[in-house]
Amino acid sequence: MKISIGNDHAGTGYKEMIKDKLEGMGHEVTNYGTNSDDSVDYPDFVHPVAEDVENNKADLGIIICGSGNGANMTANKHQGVRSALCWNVEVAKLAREHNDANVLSIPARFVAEELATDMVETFVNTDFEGGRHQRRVDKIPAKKYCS
Ligand SMILES: O=C(CO)[C@H](O)[C@H](O)[C@H](O)COP(=O)(O)O
Repeated sequence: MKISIGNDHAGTGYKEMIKDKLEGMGHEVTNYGTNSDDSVDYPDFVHPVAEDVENNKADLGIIICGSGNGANMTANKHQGVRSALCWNVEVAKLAREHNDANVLSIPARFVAEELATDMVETFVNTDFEGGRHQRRVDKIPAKKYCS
């Protein structure tokens, strides 16, 4: 899979670990995140990830910031992006199975490293279930809410 990854200063260490893990699993990773612990603004490092997903240049995206919320909000501004803020493996699994999430947002300051990599592994290895969930996902774009 092609996976784009982005992070701010709160997620630099986690990004390195996750990138190594994904590459070890045979995925092609594009890194848009900062590689430093110096303070930066998360939207600058998340928009490129969401653009890749939006334009089908990446199959999935992984974004990492302190709480996961700022990154998640940024990614979800993009058409066709369904970014899920996840805090355990079950939520990450459901985000794929039920919501067809294509971006995983990780709150680096609130989940341990091992849990973060476990969530990533689950996220990339879980398929969307479709069926009743497809009908609901199709209603997510605001313009279709009343159909
Ligand atoms: O969590 C975040 C946004 O939801 C950001 O990633 C930042 O990590 C956080 O806001 C940064 O806080 P800091 O005090 O500037 O390190």
